[in-house]
Amino acid sequence: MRRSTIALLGAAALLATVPWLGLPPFFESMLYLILHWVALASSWNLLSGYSGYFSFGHGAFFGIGMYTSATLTSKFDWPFLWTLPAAAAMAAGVGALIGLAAFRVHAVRAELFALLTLATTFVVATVILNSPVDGGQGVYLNAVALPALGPTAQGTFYLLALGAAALSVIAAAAIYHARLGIGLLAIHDDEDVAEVMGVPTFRYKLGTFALSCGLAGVVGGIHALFVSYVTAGDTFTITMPLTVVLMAVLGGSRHWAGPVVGATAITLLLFAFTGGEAAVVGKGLTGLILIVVILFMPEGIVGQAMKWWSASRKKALAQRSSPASDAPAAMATAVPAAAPVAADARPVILRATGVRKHFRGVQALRGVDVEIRRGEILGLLGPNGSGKSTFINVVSGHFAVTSGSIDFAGVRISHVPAHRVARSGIARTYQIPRPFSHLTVLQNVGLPAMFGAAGLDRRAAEDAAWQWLEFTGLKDKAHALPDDLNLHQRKFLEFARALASRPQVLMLDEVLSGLTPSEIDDAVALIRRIRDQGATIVFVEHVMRAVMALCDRIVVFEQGQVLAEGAPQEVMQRPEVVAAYLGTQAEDASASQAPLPRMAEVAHA
Ligand SMILES: Nc1ncnc2c1ncn2[C@@H]1O[C@H](COP(=O)(O)OP(=O)(O)OP(=O)(O)O)[C@@H](O)[C@H]1O
Repeated sequence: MRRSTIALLGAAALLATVPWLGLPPFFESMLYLILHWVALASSWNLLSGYSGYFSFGHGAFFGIGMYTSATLTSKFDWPFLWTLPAAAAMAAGVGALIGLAAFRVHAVRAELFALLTLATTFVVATVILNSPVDGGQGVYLNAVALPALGPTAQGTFYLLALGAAALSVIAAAAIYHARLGIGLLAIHDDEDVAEVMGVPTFRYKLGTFALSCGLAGVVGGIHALFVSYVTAGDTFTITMPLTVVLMAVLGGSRHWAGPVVGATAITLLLFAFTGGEAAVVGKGLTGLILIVVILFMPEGIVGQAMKWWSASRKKALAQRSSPASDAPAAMATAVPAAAPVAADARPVILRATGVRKHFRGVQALRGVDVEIRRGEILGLLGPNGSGKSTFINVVSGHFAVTSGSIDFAGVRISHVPAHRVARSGIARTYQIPRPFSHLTVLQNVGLPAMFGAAGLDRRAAEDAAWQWLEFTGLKDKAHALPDDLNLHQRKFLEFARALASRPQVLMLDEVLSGLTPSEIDDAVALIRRIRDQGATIVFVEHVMRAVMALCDRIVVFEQGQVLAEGAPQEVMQRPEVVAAYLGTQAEDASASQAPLPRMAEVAHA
């Protein structure tokens, strides 16, 4: 069990003694409300804070829990404690149904998800209000027996809220420290890249949303008995989800402790200003604090505190030596060395047959047949817009093929989700680097080590990440954020991430574009080191001297079709290839007045 979980369990056990301390009932009520909001804000944060899918429907799931407990106790005479698992199951079930629909649709992200969940609140409220569950009368719980958990009724409510808060916070902390947590944080930054690196985004979002809704249902069930009279008007308000969002944002939604801090601070503040004009002052003050925090501490209180703490430790950590200093040796275990055999004699590891990809009117790939052989560097060449990146996108699962098939190591992957393609041993880089902007360089590299073909646990993934950072020369940037890197370093970060997943096939999409000549030399040397370890590399590139220096074979694309393939020197001399290249370059050159490169120079570079 993790230290944070043990510490939280210890804290919960200590707090459980409070009802026997003989505090005035006022304090127990106040503590009940703090724990109530801690539980709600922490449960909301599981999906919405970590993955950025802001839900404004938390009130709906809280309300479902309220009505489930209220109905089962008052109309079916269930013992109250038995109704809480039912409340959780109902809320989680409805949440899962909404998630099943919403998370399948690529477009339902960000504000659309927020609106969808808000609409859910109104739908649930309308259904409940107009059904026998409420029937417009509300549900009374005056006659429901309160379980004797504490010495007093207030003590019992306090203990129930403490249990719900402990459940939510421990779940939040456990997820935060698990691979699920890093997967959700990656979804927050770039969901498509997370999926291509092996994060099962749909499953993660769905499971976390159901858990988040289920916990809200438990809190609702407890609160039903606390208020003892449940009405749709008081339950399904926009104020409740808004309050929860503000609490999590104030505390910091990217850390499990953020909602705890935010919920405690806001509840205490509102408690300090109760009644009449004081309440108005309290609300005004809360709003003002929120504005200040959002403007000056966008990461929230906990996020900002962690920033200061990590800045002070950065220097010391940068000195940390990597677990294994011999990175190329690590590479040898990562990718089995290939015997020096002729390119044509190597076995085929990936075969694309008749692959078509259409984007509405645009036919980006028009029946492409490509074979990639184990251990080779295959160059993908072609004029701009000829379909090279689209080919990488369909092989990596980023886009589904329109028709045709792709087989990798004997398994058909053309309709497999991208995270499973990554897991099976295919990694890629992006033409324009797409790092996870809120994760450190080390975390960026550790993520594919966890979710890619390597499938390491979090600690082993971090050790592996250090090795790949050393291999790519980024070790001293391990604790920096990607925004602090220059283009050269960001391109090398793309390399490190792709390598960390321990792929059998590594696809490099224009990794040299935008680099200076000496940076290109560095990158070519790095690709040589990767090749020397026997990796299979697909290399999309316009920098001819690098293509000619590195590639065993090349495939030339034109207008979404394969124009030519074979040995680089020979293919680049073919008239149709010269025509395709010189055609586009001539157009480009006449537009820019730039001199044309001579084909002979290109071929002999
Ligand atoms: N997501 C998309 N939606 C619509 N059209 C697209 C999309 N992606 C690519 N295309 C189109 O598909 C065609 C092939 O594009 P692709 O990016 O694969 O070419 P490329 O050979 O990689 O070009 P470049 O060398 O400039 O990167 C182009 O006409 C492009 O506009």
